[in-house]
Amino acid sequence: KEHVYIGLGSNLGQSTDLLNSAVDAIGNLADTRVLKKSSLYISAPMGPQDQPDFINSVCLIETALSPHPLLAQLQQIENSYGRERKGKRWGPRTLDLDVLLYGNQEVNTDDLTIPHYGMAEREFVLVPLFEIAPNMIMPDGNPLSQWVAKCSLEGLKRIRA
Ligand SMILES: CC1(C)Nc2nc(N)[nH]c(=O)c2N=C1O
Repeated sequence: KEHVYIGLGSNLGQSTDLLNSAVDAIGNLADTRVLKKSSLYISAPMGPQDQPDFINSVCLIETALSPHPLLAQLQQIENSYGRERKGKRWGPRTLDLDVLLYGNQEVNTDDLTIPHYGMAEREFVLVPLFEIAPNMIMPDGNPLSQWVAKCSLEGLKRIRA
């Protein structure tokens, strides 16, 4: 079994309820259990601003699923929540599930990159991750605390759970 950190995001629908039930769905995957989950955080969209604010969180799971089977299961959970297509082109998402870290493993395939490529620039990932793994040493050898210290942080608000 491996310790895997999953990033969750949503900016469409009842995002807080969505994220909470998505963590439950992840915990119901075969040979998988949720060990920790962060608070929910709200932040303005990074990238295209013409969409609603995002709700984000991070959870730590222990799983026997290897990376690609886990990815397939997470995509099934995304589809089960995100099926209502608003007919718009690539717009806001009901649910994004990203594999951030999978033990100390690296994966570089066209459909899966671990550690998640954008982690270092995403305070909406780093802050919830720091909440549940304050002593983490990042893949580049730096302590996570150093990364979080660099984040602006004014853009991120913790939601009273
Ligand atoms: C569009 C893009 C890059 N921006 C985001 N911005 C925020 N704040 N949170 C996200 O989860 C998120 N996800 C994305 O995919």
